[in-house]
Amino acid sequence: MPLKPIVLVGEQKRVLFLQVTEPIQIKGVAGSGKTTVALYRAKHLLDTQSNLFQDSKVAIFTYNKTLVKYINSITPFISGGYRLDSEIIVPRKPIGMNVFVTSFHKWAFAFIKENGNNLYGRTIMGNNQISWIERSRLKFSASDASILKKSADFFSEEISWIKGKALITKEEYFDAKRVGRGTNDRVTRTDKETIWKIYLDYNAAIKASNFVDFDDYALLCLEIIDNTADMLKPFTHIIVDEAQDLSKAQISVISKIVSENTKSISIIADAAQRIYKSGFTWGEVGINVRGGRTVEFKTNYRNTIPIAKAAMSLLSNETETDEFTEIKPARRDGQKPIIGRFDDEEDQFSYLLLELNALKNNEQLYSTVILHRNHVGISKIIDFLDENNFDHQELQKTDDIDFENDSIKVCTLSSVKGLEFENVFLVDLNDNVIPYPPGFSDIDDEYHISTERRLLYTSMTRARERLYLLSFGNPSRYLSEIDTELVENIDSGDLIF
Ligand SMILES: Nc1ncnc2c1ncn2[C@@H]1O[C@H](COP(=O)(O)OP(=O)(O)OP(=O)(O)O)[C@@H](O)[C@H]1O
Repeated sequence: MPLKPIVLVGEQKRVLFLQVTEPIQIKGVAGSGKTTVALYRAKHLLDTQSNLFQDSKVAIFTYNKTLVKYINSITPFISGGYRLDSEIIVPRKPIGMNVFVTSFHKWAFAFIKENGNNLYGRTIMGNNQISWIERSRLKFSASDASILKKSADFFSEEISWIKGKALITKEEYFDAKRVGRGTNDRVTRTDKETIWKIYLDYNAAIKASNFVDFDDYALLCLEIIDNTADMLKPFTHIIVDEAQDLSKAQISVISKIVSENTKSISIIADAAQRIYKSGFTWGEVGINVRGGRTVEFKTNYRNTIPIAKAAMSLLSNETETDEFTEIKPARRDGQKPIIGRFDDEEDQFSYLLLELNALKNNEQLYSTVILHRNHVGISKIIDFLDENNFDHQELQKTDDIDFENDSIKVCTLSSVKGLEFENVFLVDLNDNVIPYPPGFSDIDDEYHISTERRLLYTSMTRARERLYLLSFGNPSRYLSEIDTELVENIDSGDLIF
């Protein structure tokens, strides 16, 4: 069970006692205790940095709301404060702590509202946003620019990147380099001319209809902050979890809402788990976490050794690994991850049913999640669980979640980051599902293939005990990238009824 006080070791404990008057960074592999240590640091800051007159205001920011729910569920278990000279957790205050946990977007929405602009019902997203972008793309389709043949998803990603970088002028866009895009960044200057026109047109169109998109939130916050003289900083200390997936604009906002006296920002990041194509450097956002200000966690406490090894074997196919941390598995042995390659969907679900029933009969069903790459797949899984009378909860839609009961959790790969479960099933790992087809800007878009690989790696590392990678028809290319010796392979021929 993860919901327990643990004994922080070595570097983990050192983090609590790092300076509180400058930014720090915790880098670390999946399952190395980054989130856990963040909570202990929050607790420590509250205990040591508050005074008789005022409690420190500590906030934890993260990218998605499922992680907010998870953090809230484990926070009461961080029941004590650490002392420098002892391994024992000494409670100083009653269980639980007064930390504000939020996703960036939720906080930004409230902040923008407080400043007179209510965005309720005015945020375009998903397919609706894609349609707006498509309309702008079509306006330029008479031109013979070859870039216009690319999908609206491509332009959507580029627009998100422009906004995420807070680029204001065309010149800034022309000069900006895409970190991590590798050798495959084939967007030329002429292409950028066209993209910029579409960007301006899309922006003007949504603005004229009084809409914004999610990337506008950070830009609106920056506008408010930059135009408010002597703004009262709402937080004394900020901890940013999963920082690798926030944009430059979002991090800039966060750095401007922390007390000038403390400048206390604790950044938690793992480049190997970056799943959004946002990419920025700390230098760009004016945060210095070099030298002693960065602590690296190498030990993976979450996964069994076979799961950790299989996940690492997938990750070893990455080419740009400079920022990755070397991984040391700390946990015991366990069963090998299972890769299922079935003839058809029916066989895949028959196998899933067999395994879920086996877990139930062995009283091992608590803490089980079934993951899918896309939202349509989520509905299919929910139907399957309904038909077979399994209690279930959709993580993105449910507020009050018990992460450790028998009710099966269902979630997308992107929203499961930061969480952990005993049993993790990934279904439909087919090549027309992952890598996500609309995300390709070229047939051999290395950057997209790499981002989706990291997404799969992140999802695999959610499993504490058992991991199932299931596919049918044409299996995803990633399944064959995992060393076959490290997994148990099964197919339709192994199904016994
Ligand atoms: N020192 C420790 N001893 C025992 N267990 C630990 C220790 N540190 C962390 N853990 C456990 O390891 C698991 C992973 O911790 P946590 O979720 O904080 O990792 P993380 O680095 O944030 O992971 P990720 O980046 O993959 O989301 C948790 O179950 C936590 O309780």
